[in-house]
Amino acid sequence: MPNSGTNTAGDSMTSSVCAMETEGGNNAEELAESQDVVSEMQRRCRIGPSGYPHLQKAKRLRFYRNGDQYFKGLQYALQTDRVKSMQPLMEELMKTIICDSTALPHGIRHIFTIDGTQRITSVDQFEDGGGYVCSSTDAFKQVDYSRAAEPNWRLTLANRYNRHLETKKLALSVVEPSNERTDFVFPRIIKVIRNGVKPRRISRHLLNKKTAKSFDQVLRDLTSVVKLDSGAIRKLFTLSGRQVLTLEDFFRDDDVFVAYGGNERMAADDLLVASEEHKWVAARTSKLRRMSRRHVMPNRNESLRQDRSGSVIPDQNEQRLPLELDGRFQLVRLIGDGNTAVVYEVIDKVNNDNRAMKVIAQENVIGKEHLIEMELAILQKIDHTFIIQLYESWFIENSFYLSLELIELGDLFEHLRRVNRVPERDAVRMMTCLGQALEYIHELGIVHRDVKLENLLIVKDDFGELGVKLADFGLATEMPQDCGVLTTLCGTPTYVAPEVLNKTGYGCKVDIWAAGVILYAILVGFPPFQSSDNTEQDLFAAILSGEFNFPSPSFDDISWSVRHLILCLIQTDPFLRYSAGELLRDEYIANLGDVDQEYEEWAHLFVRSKMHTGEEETPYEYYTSRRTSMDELSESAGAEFTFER
Ligand SMILES: Nc1ncnc2c1ncn2[C@@H]1O[C@H](COP(=O)(O)OP(=O)(O)OP(=O)(O)O)[C@@H](O)[C@H]1O
Repeated sequence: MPNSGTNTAGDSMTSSVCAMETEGGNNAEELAESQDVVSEMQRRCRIGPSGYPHLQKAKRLRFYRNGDQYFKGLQYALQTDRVKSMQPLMEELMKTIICDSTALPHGIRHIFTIDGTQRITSVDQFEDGGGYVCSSTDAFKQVDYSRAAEPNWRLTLANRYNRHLETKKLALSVVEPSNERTDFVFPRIIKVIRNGVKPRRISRHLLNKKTAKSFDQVLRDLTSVVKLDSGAIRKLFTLSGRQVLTLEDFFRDDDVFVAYGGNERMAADDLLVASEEHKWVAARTSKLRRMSRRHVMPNRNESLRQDRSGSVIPDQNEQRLPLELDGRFQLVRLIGDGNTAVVYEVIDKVNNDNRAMKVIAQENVIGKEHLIEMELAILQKIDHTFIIQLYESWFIENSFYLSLELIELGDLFEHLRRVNRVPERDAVRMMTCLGQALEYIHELGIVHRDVKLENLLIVKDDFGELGVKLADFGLATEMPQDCGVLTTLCGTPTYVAPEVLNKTGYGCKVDIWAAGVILYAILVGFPPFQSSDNTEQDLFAAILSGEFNFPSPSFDDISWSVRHLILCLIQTDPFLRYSAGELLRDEYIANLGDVDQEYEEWAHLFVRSKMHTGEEETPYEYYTSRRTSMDELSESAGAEFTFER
């Protein structure tokens, strides 16, 4: 990177445009130009030089696997104030997709500079923007790692952002390294059969503008996914026997391909799918954006927790509290019914106050009692205006009873069902409440992990303005003390962040992703990521691709400032994603949605530069910093995506 070394708060401030735009130019003029843009962005995003000191030391690095010419590198932000020595860094890297048992059979023991001239022995030796090679042995393998890296689809400013917005235009163009046509490319999942003894291994791979830039590049990618015994893929055939010779051949009617290396003999039988393979091949291919999406809010969401199956709901006819509580509380009505709990409105006769009583039957949490203990421990620790307050708790007759602050206006899911769309002004206030609640718990090292419409309860202030309070800490947990990351797959599908699905480790930023999904959903009445065929696989593929848009006409009357905010929240790279503090300092939120025309125009240009706005269009430039493919998903989801003999 041209500006390495002086990693200011601003360039780590992580509005993605800054990160990408500073990435390219080598000559002085271009550098000065990009720095102009960065400072303008900093000004607009209200991030001063002293802002976010914890991010100041982040060095953006790319790690490769020793000798693996097909691995495009793992982008990694090294925070030198957090990771102070090589050992924890290597341990952290081993939890990521870089750790491949073929290329790194004994894990990561050495790290080299990309040219192999130096072995890195201290984190201080890493240079911002540099590439490094992870190895199991001390023998560096000379491979053209930077060629394996994704072609540099950097965004260049054709018309630089003028400080006074003289031209009022931010034109961005895509530099494409290949001359191949790509106008036929649309997001689709292809299935590739590794030829061999049946049943054969079948991998799914996501193709879109970002992952399908040229025929050779797709072949290289597939080689690293399919892993033929004979090495690189040399030939691919459709099941109807047509050979794939151009990039466009991947986008015709067939979506199943048989892969061959150089030397195997081909047989007609190869193109016949065995019965054991059939269900993997037949799984419907999602033409993600081409299919018409149901612009509706899905049903109330079930959390991804294993303890949810077979939930027992106490007999509602009986509706009685145990004797120990019966004298003190009087049941009024059933107000909520989640996956593990039922919630009643009760009258607390001692305090002469109406409260909520959350009842969790132990049968619903067998083997997961630690989650309840954690929920109680966390609720006892926290005290915040925008978080539901816990008053007391009991464990009686195999059930947990939690006496909570009562919220009478119901949850945001029901509210949205009634109103269809929340006006921007209300949405801003709701995001402010949520942002404050998240900033508070994140500072305490707590991650909620289940932020969703159903867990935001509606409140009204003295002026009748709507806000929300965060509820249900049933999946909340504390971040590990040792600065580690969380890996448990949990959350709720519609809101789950890509890093949770990727199993590369995650932290507090998963709550911010969910906040972005919520903001999008309340403004238009449907979430940004939906499955076109109502399957979790399809939904997760959409989330991992990170591709969403602002379809017309739903978004026609939604401001560009709020769309800009959504882009900063639903950002696949957690390091680039806003923190709760940044959310609150966003110009739009800080001004309660009352921003000036100049900012709105700037936001318009920003959003337009990041994504196309039409329903059929794909925001192909947007996610240049992170490659996610179905292979990574298949690695995380195991047999759901890959059929192994
Ligand atoms: N303090 C409260 N005041 C009013 N209603 C509440 C309160 N707490 C929960 N509810 C209602 O009860 C519903 C279920 O509560 P909660 O989300 O805590 O249960 P759960 O079984 O843990 O949920 P989930 O299905 O998300 O795991 C909420 O969606 C909300 O509508």
